[in-house]
Amino acid sequence: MNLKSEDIKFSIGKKSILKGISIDVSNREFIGIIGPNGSGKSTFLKCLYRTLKPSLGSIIIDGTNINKINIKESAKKIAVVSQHNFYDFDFSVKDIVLMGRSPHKNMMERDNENDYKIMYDSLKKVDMLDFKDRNFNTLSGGEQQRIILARALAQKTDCLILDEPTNHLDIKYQLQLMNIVKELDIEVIAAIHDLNIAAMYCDKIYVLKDGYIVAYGTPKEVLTKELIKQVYEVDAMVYENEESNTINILYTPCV
Ligand SMILES: Nc1ncnc2c1ncn2[C@@H]1O[C@H](COP(=O)(O)OP(=O)(O)OP(=O)(O)O)[C@@H](O)[C@H]1O
Repeated sequence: MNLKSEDIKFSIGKKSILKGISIDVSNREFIGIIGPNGSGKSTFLKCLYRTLKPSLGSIIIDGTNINKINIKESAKKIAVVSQHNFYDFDFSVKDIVLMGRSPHKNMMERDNENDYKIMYDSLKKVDMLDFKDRNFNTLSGGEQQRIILARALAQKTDCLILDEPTNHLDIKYQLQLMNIVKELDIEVIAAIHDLNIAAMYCDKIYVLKDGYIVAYGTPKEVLTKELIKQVYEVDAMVYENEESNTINILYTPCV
């Protein structure tokens, strides 16, 4: 699948938040969106998954402007794992994961055997099957995050958008989540704070600052100590890790 944004601008009142964001994602690439707090990562992702409407610019899925696709059709193509998940009602874990099947169903159509199988498989994948009958709101932040990933897996889409997906997760589950997503072998666009995690999993990275893309390339091309200083105002050392064919970033304490 191909997902493109062309010159996306987004303003609230007089405040300009996104100042012309263009990305082009295809070939089952894992794309990282990095940048400091407030740089516009979540706002941009919300435009991609249609929670926000850009003030200007276009979003195009497989050659079609998303304005010409209804929400249900785009939900068959793009699933989302966002940072904040709160339900006013007492949904069980099973209910939440089955919600991932709704774009594939007609109104009033009941979940069938296949939907239940997909729900169980998705829960198994995130190591949460034992929690299937629990009330979602009683889970810890990390457990909830894994259920939201299971819901996205159950949606069976060609593209996954993740907004800081490893928030709340301990290191084992951060790596587990990233591995699960990587193995899906679909287009992934993920806002990521941890630069080492971004380096390990992303094929390409877009760097946002103040609503602009200031760099784009492979982790090795982008995550240089100069860029980290310029964008995050932090001193860092960047080491090539030949064993894992990635880079490791060590931060230098501020003095
Ligand atoms: N509804 C809103 N009203 C006013 N300002 C907003 C609104 N939504 C976002 N902003 C501002 O837009 C900017 C970008 O926010 P956004 O959440 O996209 O940043 P981010 O890069 O995801 O940040 P973080 O890393 O902290 O999650 C911030 O300065 C934020 O305060």
